[in-house]
Amino acid sequence: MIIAIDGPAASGKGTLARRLAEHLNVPHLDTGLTFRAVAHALLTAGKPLDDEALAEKAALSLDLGSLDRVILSAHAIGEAASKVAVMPKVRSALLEAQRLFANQPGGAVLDGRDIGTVVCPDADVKLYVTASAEVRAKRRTDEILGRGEAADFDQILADVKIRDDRDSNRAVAPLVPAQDAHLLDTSKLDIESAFQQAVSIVEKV
Ligand SMILES: Nc1ncnc2c1ncn2[C@@H]1O[C@H](COP(=O)(O)OP(=O)(O)O)[C@@H](O)[C@H]1O
Ligand SMILES: Nc1ccn([C@@H]2O[C@H](COP(=O)(O)OP(=O)(O)O)[C@@H](O)[C@H]2O)c(=O)n1
Repeated sequence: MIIAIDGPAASGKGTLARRLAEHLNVPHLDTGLTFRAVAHALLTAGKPLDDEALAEKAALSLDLGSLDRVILSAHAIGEAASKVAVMPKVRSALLEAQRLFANQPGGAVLDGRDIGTVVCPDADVKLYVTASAEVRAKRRTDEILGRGEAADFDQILADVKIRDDRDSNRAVAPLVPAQDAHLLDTSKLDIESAFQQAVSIVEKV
């Protein structure tokens, strides 16, 4: 079974994807990490983020098995990732690896922005996870503070809105719910309630 989970920044899609994958005993790929890894490779090499040929090279040499969530989850890398994610050559370089992961025997759970629309248009279940920008910014702020790092709610809210806008308005694979996606607004749901709702959707398939 392939489960596709999409949604904007800090909506809770990764948390839900991890829990569902564990519940179903199938592998999980956080595709956001693949874009983050491309941006991180460029930043650490001191390269610009707007050179599509360089970014494509970084995407082609990515190893899905060595994505370091701790390093890649830095707030600034999310911003940088959304800049390389507008580039068609970066997206097509990553698409092949993402599809291979999705189509492994036994199925998989993938989360991102374009899983239900582009990566796995034939997924068995599609979820579009969302929450208000304020709720998402609060969650991201708390997450960063919880790591012992500094975080300013107003700045994070502004960043989240800029990223939503960039992700939703790009020409290739924009953030948009698939027509057959189940919408899950987690603004008023805690992690457990969101998980239970997702499980009940999956169990109906
Ligand atoms: N339903 C929820 N209620 C409260 N906090 C949540 C909920 N879902 C996720 N979180 C928390 O919000 C933060 C962002 O969640 P995450 O799953 O990383 O979002 P995304 O993958 O969409 O960016 C994490 O700290 C996570 O623990
Ligand atoms: N399938 C995907 C996943 C992420 N991305 C891009 O990568 C960025 C980082 O994604 P992420 O899922 O790690 O970000 P968060 O939602 O965790 O903050 C997004 O803002 C998108 O620009 C994408 O374009 N397509």
